[in-house]
Amino acid sequence: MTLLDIFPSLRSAMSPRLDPAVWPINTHHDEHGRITVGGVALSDVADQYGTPSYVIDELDVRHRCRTYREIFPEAEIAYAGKALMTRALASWVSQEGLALDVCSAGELTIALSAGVDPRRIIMHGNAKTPAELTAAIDAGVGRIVIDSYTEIVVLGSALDHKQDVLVRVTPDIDVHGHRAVRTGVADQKFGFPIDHGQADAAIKRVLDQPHLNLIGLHCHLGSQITDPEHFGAAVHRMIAQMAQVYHDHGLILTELNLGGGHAVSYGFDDVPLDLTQLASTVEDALDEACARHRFPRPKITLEPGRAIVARSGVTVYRVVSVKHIEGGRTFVCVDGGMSDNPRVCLYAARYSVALANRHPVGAQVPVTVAGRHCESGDELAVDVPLPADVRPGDVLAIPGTGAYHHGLASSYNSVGRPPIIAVCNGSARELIRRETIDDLLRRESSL
Ligand SMILES: Cc1ncc(COP(=O)(O)O)c(C=O)c1O
Ligand SMILES: N[C@@H](CCCC[NH3+])C(=O)O
Repeated sequence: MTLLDIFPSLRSAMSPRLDPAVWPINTHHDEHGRITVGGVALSDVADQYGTPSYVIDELDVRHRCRTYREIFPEAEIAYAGKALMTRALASWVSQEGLALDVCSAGELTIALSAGVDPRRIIMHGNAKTPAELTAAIDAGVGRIVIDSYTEIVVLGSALDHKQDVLVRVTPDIDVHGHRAVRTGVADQKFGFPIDHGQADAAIKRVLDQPHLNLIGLHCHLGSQITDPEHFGAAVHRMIAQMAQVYHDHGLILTELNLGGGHAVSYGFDDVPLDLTQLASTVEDALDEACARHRFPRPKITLEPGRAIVARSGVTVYRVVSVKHIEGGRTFVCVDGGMSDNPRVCLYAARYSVALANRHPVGAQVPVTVAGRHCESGDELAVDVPLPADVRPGDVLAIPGTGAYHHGLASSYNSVGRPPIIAVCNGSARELIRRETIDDLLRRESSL
């Protein structure tokens, strides 16, 4: 009998600390050294639902929604569904009082089928098709954010009643993020640039359409923004543009949607956006800009996606093989990879990895956790510490995978997409089932 058998609590004390900035709030080690989220051992999820599986902590999602509402009591918080959209997610965020931002007929349909009030839905998209615009009108969505001249014409002719709309503009603010996710600068596909009067021209066209009821402006600066000052700068530029609309057309716009893009920590030295600082920066900027332009304060909308769900999610994998390359790296190969997490390849995103099914024995060694796909770049985490005795059958967990994982997943190599398992107060339930080989075959024609 060892000390650990006599004092099982020593095991959890010995397990490596799980960074609370990255893991769901309800994450612990149990007496066997297993990681539990929402009161459920991740290795039990692996055993019951297979691997890889996405795990989402319902109470963590609800907690993030409430935090936003507490910090921004006057603002409207609209969850950006592109980060993770399922009927359960749509209903959780609605129950927490958030509005919902969708950007396709698919997301819209999921939201409606979850019972979300259409008046609290904001429809986005830089290339909404006529069918999608019709679907949004028929559903009675509260607001449509206009992003092209074509859309102005199509919407204008499809409507037989007034529809509240915003115009998406680009304030030309460079948040210095990854090239693929900088959307506030002028030279990219989203929005009408404020510069050179392009936003003015689009706004005029909207006002020429009798059924389009322009109520405000929208901007989205990009992703993983850590510095609140970028949002302060956006407020200044946007209020100046709103004052210009009043000057040109005598119309007072009452809504300013500042988009999302709030940074979260994925571990390492990532700095999350401080929401309390964001609140005071936006307040100060509104005070100054509205006073300078003698413009009435608009209602503010924020559209966080990642900051609501990224940290609520953990992906569990099973180790399939461990390979030591003489003079090279140690590869711990798992049964998922770039098909369930393409963010490493897309944005060079970095993740931490933890052994989830047992108390680790022995020293930690640096390894590369590699996926199962036919690409040498299919690596989930490079140079991360794992116990030297990690072996096939072990369960690994990668935190920070709640946003833009399920949505970006593919069935590359005909590997079905993982299920989403919600955990809450010790029980687990499947929100989305695993995509099976039968599902893939069903899409094929007969020979
Ligand atoms: C218009 C709009 N709003 C909100 C978001 C959500 O962004 P994030 O998940 O980074 O908060 C996006 C995505 O980048 C977006 O395009
Ligand atoms: N999909 C991205 C960011 C783009 C968000 C939507 N415009 C990510 O995983 O970080």
